[in-house]
Amino acid sequence: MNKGMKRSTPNDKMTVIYSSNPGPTNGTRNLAQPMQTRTLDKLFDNKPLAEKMRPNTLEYYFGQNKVLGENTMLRSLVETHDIPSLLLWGPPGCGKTTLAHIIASNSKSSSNSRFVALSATSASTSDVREVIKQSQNELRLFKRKTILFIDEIHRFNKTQQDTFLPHVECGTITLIGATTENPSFQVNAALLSRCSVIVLEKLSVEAMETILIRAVHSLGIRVLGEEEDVVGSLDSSSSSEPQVYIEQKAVRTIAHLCDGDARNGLNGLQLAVQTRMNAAKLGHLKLDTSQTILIEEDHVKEGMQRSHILYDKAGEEHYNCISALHKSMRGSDENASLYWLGRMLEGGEDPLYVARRLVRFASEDVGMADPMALTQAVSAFQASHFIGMPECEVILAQCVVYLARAPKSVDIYKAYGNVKACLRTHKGPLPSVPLHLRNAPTKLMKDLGYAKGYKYNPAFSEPVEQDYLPEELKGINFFTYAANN
Ligand SMILES: Nc1ncnc2c1ncn2[C@@H]1O[C@H](COP(=O)(O)OP(=O)(O)OP(=O)(O)O)[C@@H](O)[C@H]1O
Repeated sequence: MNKGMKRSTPNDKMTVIYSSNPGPTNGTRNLAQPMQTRTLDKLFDNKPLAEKMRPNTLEYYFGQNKVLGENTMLRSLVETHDIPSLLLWGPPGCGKTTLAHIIASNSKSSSNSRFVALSATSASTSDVREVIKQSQNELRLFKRKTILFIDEIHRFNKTQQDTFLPHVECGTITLIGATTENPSFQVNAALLSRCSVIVLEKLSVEAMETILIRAVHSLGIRVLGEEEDVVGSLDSSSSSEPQVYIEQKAVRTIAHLCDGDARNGLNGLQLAVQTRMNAAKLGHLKLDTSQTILIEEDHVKEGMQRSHILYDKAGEEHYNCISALHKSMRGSDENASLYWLGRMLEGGEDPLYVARRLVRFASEDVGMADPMALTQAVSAFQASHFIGMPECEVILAQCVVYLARAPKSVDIYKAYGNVKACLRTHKGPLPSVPLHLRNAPTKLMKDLGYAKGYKYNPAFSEPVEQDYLPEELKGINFFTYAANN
């Protein structure tokens, strides 16, 4: 939205862009001269670098080649300005909002359409109704279509999502929804069937490097290692202002650490630059005669520590990781099991959630092949409960490896499933408990035949012949039941 003029509505939840100029962004300025400190400060302008760098055209939208590469359906639709309603599904910072803005800019420059953006985190149903009313008026009076962008659409409840339905269907609005959550669970089926789902991925390290280098250049910072530059032979221009350089290695490190999230990567870059600039301003950096501020790998690492482990505890990643852990243990792959455990714990997962799943696994997948597994898992749960994170991480790791190495048996899991199926599919009233198996604590019960004929096993030295199932289930074997039915 670099060049679009943004005007906020009174409640400030809705953003309408009235004009846009999709020309090249400031990323293409002359790279020859490093930016001087004062100018650099001004350039940031208290704005997140990620916002400043948001591209307006596909030319500067990097990565996502699977959906936007040459000859892809989406690319030709964007280029021909023939946009259907879309759901953009992808992890944070992969470019959903940016793509929606590019589509809008493209459509506006060619066809008579307007773009309205709402965020489902703050907009109410009445905001949505208001937008729809305006869209109807625009279409009726000016023959102008509305592209409605809803960020985090999964946060709208079913009723709110239903509000769009008829208007998407009749073409009053073209809906572009963005979501980090699997739309099959979070977006209602009727709306889903009216939208094309575009799956965006985490940005590759290469795409991230390109995005970061473009940002570095736009700030007038030079990349050491990229050109002929070496610190000793840096431009010793007459200016007394320090000049800023960044090691190419440092840029690559950000690209690796940001986990495919461009916002995270650009924030990391901004933090490193600002920290070094401030240190120079406050005199904490000793500048040599060439007046050079150099940003090295260690400086960017500091700002990005661990923040790259992205893990949405409430979202799909939580289920994906626990499923991967379960399957790795089932497949007896102890390394994969440890890896998925690490992904969850380092991402901030509740250790007791993991521990509960290990208890379940010990019974479901190990079962009678090693009944000690259940004891191990329950102990791991209790120990984690006593001592919490981070100490309990090793306890959980021990249990995960025990379970991965243990022999496996699903006999009990299946047999119990068969019992439930037997009860569920039973026709007619469930059979009574046989009289001889019932207790007879009163005379009346004894008179009615309760406990009559029951053989108390310890009183017999030889195996006892006795039925324990109702007559009609006599001989049933739940361990082979499914095969017989
Ligand atoms: N593919 C891309 N090419 C160039 N820049 C990108 C790309 N994707 C993201 N960016 C940069 O990252 C910033 C954040 O991206 P954007 O807001 O589009 O992410 P998002 O997927 O909508 O994230 P969220 O789900 O967190 O809202 C943008 O302002 C832009 O500077």
